[in-house]
Amino acid sequence: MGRTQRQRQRRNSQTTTTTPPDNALHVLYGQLHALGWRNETRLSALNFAQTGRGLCSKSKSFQAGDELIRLPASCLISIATLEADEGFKQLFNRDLFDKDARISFQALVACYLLYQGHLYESTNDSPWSAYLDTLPSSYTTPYFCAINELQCLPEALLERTVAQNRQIREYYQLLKALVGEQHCKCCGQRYCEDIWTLAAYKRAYFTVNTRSVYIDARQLKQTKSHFQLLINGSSNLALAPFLDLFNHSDSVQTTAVLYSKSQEYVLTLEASSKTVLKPYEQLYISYGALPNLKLITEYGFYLERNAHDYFEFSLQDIEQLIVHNKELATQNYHRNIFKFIREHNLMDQMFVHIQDGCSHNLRVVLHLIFKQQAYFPNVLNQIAFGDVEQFNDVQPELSYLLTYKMKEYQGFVDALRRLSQLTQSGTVALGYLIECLRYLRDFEQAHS
Ligand SMILES: C[S@@+](CC[C@H](N)C(=O)[O-])C[C@H]1O[C@@H](n2cnc3c(N)ncnc32)[C@H](O)[C@@H]1O
Repeated sequence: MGRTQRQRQRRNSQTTTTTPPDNALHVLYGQLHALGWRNETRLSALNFAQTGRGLCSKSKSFQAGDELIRLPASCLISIATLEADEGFKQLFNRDLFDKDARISFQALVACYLLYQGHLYESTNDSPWSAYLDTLPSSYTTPYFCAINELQCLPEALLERTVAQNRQIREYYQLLKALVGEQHCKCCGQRYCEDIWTLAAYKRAYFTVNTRSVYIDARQLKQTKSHFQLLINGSSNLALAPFLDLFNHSDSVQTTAVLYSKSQEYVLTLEASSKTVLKPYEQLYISYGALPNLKLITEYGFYLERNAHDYFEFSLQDIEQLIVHNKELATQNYHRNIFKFIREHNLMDQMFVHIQDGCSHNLRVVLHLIFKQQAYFPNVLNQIAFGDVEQFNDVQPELSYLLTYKMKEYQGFVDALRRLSQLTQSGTVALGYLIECLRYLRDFEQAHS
């Protein structure tokens, strides 16, 4: 395919769909085969009604204990890949590395994707061209919501989105300072100014966020350490072409191991709610025991009736409840109580869980605020860390809190529905809020 045709195809895919064309996968297949992948489990990509693109085997059945995929480490984009890429390394002058201005490995891999993407565009000569063609052109995390949609989202989503934005911009500035002034040898443009735009960097960052897998990087055969002083934290992640087409399910358990001897990355199905997965059934992996808030903010989707879900409250939620509830608003609340709660981090882990009920910290906090008069720290200490039976008296306040939260979330749902159109991120966020409402209603029914 020529460059113009490729660009046209990419433009079309951006306006109509986030799923790249099928032939990109065939080319990827060929490239991975050349790198030694044998596809022993006969995996194929298909579009599934529930999840969009995912993986199945057209000929093989699976059960617990079976291997799902075995990919040579040479197929991964890992720290070893970056360390072996002389062109990429040349962009980073080690003399400019500053121990107080490091970046995460995820941020560097995002930069590598941009580097390879530009090579592909300008010279048609990237070893990762087929992989780049299989990547979605957009992501559905709330981060990519339009401004009028963001205004309809709860604080819990917004605060994570704002933190992501701060982090991404910080890394982009650091990369710009390190690399930005340099010119591309092929086209003469400057990297961070003309080639790596902030918008492209944001997309690349979420490519890594939504698709990378955990690897134990110590198992990789790798000798050079050009980037060691630039990276903070570990390099224990990689992009895994084709393997990254597995969708997530809360009803399977999987393990991933990088074997140092064979240099193969192997995913195994450890447990599944179905005894046998037949040919053409979608094969899922587990991204972890993740609640919906994490799934939507990091991966851009949520699961209905997610087995790992819970609903978290903040201290501000309780403060807002007091302001809005006529009965509670008439009482006095000593500021020492809120200070005590904050100092002892009792506001962490305040959640409700359908099966397990109200979390211990939420009970303690409701009890301290609403159920007794003490406000001297030593007395609060005795109560908070005393007999747990005493915290069972907070049912009315918990009901108020649930009702307040449901009303608030219903308001967000209505506001999103009133918008004339929604982006894909907005649509996913709306579905997520509706799922939160269902969860809270079910909780109330089960525990009232
Ligand atoms: C590693 S990729 C999986 C393959 C992806 N569906 C694709 O076509 O490229 C992770 C992304 O897939 C989607 N995804 C994963 N599991 C999902 C699920 N159970 N339901 C809906 N979307 C899911 C989310 O968009 C997520 O960010």
